[in-house]
This record gives sequence, C-alpha cells and structure tokens, in this order.
Amino acid sequence: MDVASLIPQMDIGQSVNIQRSDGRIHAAAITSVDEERRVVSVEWFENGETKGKEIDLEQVYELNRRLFVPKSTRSSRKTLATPKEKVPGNQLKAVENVPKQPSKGLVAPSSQIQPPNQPASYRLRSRQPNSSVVNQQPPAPQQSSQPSVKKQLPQAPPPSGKKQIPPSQSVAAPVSHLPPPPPPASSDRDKPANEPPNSAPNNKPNAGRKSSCVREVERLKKNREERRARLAGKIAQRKEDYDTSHPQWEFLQMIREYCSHLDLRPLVGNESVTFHRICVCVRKRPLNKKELGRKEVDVITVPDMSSVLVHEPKTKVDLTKYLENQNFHFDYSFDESVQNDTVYRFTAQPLVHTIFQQGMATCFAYGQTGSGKTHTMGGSFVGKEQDATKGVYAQAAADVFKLLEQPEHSQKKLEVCASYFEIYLGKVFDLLNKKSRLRILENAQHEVQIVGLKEEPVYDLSDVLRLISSGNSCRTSGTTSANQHSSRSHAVFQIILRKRQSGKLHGKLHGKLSLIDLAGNERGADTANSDRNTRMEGAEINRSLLALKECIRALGRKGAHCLSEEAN
Ligand SMILES: Nc1ncnc2c1ncn2[C@@H]1O[C@H](COP(=O)(O)OP(=O)(O)OP(=O)(O)O)[C@@H](O)[C@H]1O
Repeated sequence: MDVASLIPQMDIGQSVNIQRSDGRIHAAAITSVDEERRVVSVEWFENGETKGKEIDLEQVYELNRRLFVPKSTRSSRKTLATPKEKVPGNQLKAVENVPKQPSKGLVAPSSQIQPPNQPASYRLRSRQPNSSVVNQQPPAPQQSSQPSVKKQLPQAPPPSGKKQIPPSQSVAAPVSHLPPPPPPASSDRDKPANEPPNSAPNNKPNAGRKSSCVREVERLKKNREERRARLAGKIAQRKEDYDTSHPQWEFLQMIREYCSHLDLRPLVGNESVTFHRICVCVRKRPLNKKELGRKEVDVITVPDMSSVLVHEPKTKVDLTKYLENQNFHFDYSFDESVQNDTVYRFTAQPLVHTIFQQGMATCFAYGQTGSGKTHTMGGSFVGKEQDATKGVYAQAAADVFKLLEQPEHSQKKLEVCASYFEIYLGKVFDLLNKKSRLRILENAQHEVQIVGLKEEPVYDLSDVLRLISSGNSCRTSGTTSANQHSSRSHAVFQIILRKRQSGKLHGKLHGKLSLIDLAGNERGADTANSDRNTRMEGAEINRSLLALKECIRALGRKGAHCLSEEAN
C-alpha cells in the first residue's frame, strides 16, 4: 500500500518497532515527528546509553502498520465535519456567547478540536490546519458527559454574518468511526479542570503540543545526563578503589573485573586424587618482594583445580588497553595459597606406592628460574635457610618409611637407600661424595649406569634429611636477575628400594623414585647482566632442558610422573 495514502497515528513517547542497520528489530520511543520531511525521530536505551535515529515514515509503516489509517477514514471524517472546518472559530464564539456558561463549559466544545486530556504528545496530524484537526480528533470521553453544552450551542445567537452550525453537524456523528482515544497523559490529567486547554484556535494548540514534545525531549535529556553522572561516579569510585598512581592500574582493574565474573573454585586440598599414568601439574607462586616493589601486575588466575588463566595486557595501535585472556589445562593446578604438602599429595605421593610395586617413577620440577622448583622439591625457605621437612624429597621419604612398616610390605625384606647427584654443564657430580665427578656408561643390557654413584642406606627420616642438607650444601648455585639463589644444575634425589640379600652390600633393585629439581630455564634477559660463566650455564641449561623432552617421552613409555611448575 502507498504510505502517502495513509495517515500516521503517532504520539511522542509512543513505542514503535524499528529495524537497525544490522537487521535487528526492537522497540523505540518516538521523540519527534517531522511532517514536512516525513521522518520520525526515535530513541532507545542500549548498553547503558541512549541512542537515536531518524526513520522515514515508509520504514515506520513497514513495521508498524497498525499506526496508519487509510485516508478514506480521514476523508469520511472530513466530510462529516466539513461544516466545522468551514467555520473554525464559530463554535468557540458560540460558547463564549452562552450566558453564565461556566469556564468548564468552554472545555467541552474545544475538546472536540483537541481534547485537553490528550497525552503529552505530538500528533503528526496535529500540524494540519485547525479545521482538519477537528475532524480527525476523537472526542474525549467527557464529551458525552457534556450534553448540556452541546444542546446550548444551537441556542446561542449566531455570530453576525456567519452561518450557524446545526447541532446535528457537530463532531458527535463521526466520533463512532474514529479510533479509540489514547489514554490521557498524567501531566494533563493533573491540570485543574478550569485551566484553559491547549485547544485555543490559531497558534495556541501548536504551542501546547510543541511544549509536550520539548518536555519529552527534556525528560530524555535529563535521564541521559543522570546516567552519565552515575557512570562518571562509578569511574571515579573505581579510581579510588585502585591506586591510580600505579602505572598499570587500568590492567589491574580489567583483570579484577574479568575475574569478578568467574566462578572461582581453586583446589583447596581435600579433593580426591585420581590416578594418572603421566600427570602434569602447574603451581603458581605469589609475587615476591622485588616484583611487588616494581609494582608488577599479577597476571595469573587459577580459576579451578585443573586450569590456569593468563591475562595478557595488550595495547592497540590507538593506545587503547585491553586484555587477552588465555586458558591452559593441566591435571591439577595450584594457586599461590596452596602449600607444599598439598602439592606433594597430588603429585609425588601416588608414586611412592608405585615403587613398592616394583615400579620406576620420576617426578620433575620444571619451570623458569625463580618460579619455585627448589621451594617445592627441597623445601620452603625461611630467609636463606631451607626447611627440608616441607619439601617433596622429605615427604616422599617419610611415606616410604610408613609403607615399609605396613604388613603387605614388611614381609618383602626391603631396604631403603638414597643417592643425590647433580648434572652441571653436562657433567655428573655426586652430592653425597664430596661432589666427585661421575661417569655415565651403558652396560651390556643397554642400561645407562652412573658409575660410582654413592647409595647411602637410610633407616628413618632424619637420615634422609641429613643427606639432603649435606647434598644441598654443595649443589652448584648462582644468581640470576630472577633468583638470588638460583640452582645452576639439575639435582636428582633418588629413593631406592632393594631386596635385602645376605652377604651383599646392595641387594636386587625393587623400585626407584627419582625426584628431580631441574635448573630453571632462562631468557636472555635473565642473565644479560651476568658474567660469561653464568651465560654459558644458561645456554647449557636451556640445551639440556630441550633434550629433556626426549627423556620424558622415553619415561612416558615406562610410566613417569611429571610435576610442572609455571613461572608467574
Ligand atoms: N609457592 C611459593 N610460596 C612462597 N614463596 C615461594 C614459592 N615458590 C617460590 N617461592 C620463593 O621464590 C624464590 C625462588 O624460588 P626457588 O629458588 O625455589 O626458584 P627455582 O625455580 O628453584 O629457581 P632456579 O631455577 O633459579 O633455581 C624463593 O625465595 C622461594 O622462597
């Protein structure tokens, strides 16, 4: 249907369906109607802000056909109201001439032109000449309650020189053909009854309708300003929450906001341990004093017991800051609050059972220099002193002695030995024998042997702690930019179970647990300011760690257990 042949019936504030440029269709409120340009302005609220646009009447018609009536309706009304159209001022004049007519009486006839209790709205048709407005307007409900006025109209003396309108030709007749009147707007409802309506002839109605339009726009503007003020308040509050002098406070805020939407359920320690043939875990350490002093940002979140989130701060070319969040999965993930004993329970403890079943098990601590491998394997540091009882070595040894006493193992006549050696710059040194150099050879069965490695028999935990302490004291250490006391060698602590054989120093091998604290892999930056020797160590460490990949593959075939540590 041609829209030109239709009359739109629209109010300011009325909801209409609109279609967005991306195809979405949703409701919006009419804020103005430009009859000449045949466009309608609409506003809607989206993502915390008010948006708006202008739409052609044709487009409005496509989605809101119910708001358009055919012109034929209009013309029929027009026809019926023609007499009034011819003499727009007559009725008022007639009313004015009614003697003792209360002011309320003025409302009745004028309401036939524009009901005073019309919504605070602009009607497209309202820009028609006053005469046609009369014809198109539905009567206000109170019109029917004003019969006396209507009856009096013909009795009023006709104005001189002008034809009197017969009562039968008043607006009453076409009313039944018009659409029902819109609900009255509260602003007009609240008006006192004797207030002159916005229906005075000539420019008064336009001024009244225009002001309602302006009122609506002002209301929207006020809402918008309030919203902006609230938003500004929130930003100010955020700036208070975060130390804005912090160079990275925006990233800190982004990370905190991102995490506030996560359902954080990190491992607490009472979860059950499941068996993995190869188990890869990650442990996050807290920021150290140096990092806190440099105001570094903690970019790692451990959301649950098997994954780690890395928040990578990024900056676009237009200097907008944003976060790239990446999720990594592991068999177990430990956050900075988790202690060594929990890490041990989920990683190395299951391996202790393996060696009693004649297995060979290995547990590696792998990670960047300063990430906490020695802290985990050897024990936590109190100042410069290491508490070996809290490390994986000692906890595994303690469990071995416990299991030895259990009936199913006590019958096996097993003895426990320990060895401790380091691999430094490709050479092997015995940490339990004054750091003597050892050779690695292959025997006739193609088994790699460390020739001359000292195996000390141990009978309780204190024996083991003594060995660990003496071995640590001669392990090669140095300094990197990331760790003041950096281990520069791979340390291997072995707990060996052998069958006791009379007359032999070492009985037949039953099982072996190798606990390895690898040297930390290093970036060039970690050793850039170091001497030549430290840089050579770094290169060798990295080279050997690459070779480790092959070892892990080989061990994977036998059943290895790998503990991975991730740098913060
Ligand atoms: N989970 C943790 N909780 C508290 N402090 C930790 C933790 N992990 C590591 N640290 C501290 O971080 C520092 C470096 O740890 P550690 O020496 O174990 O690192 P590393 O990985 O062995 O480094 P490198 O490869 O250079 O030897 C130590 O002071 C240690 O106490």
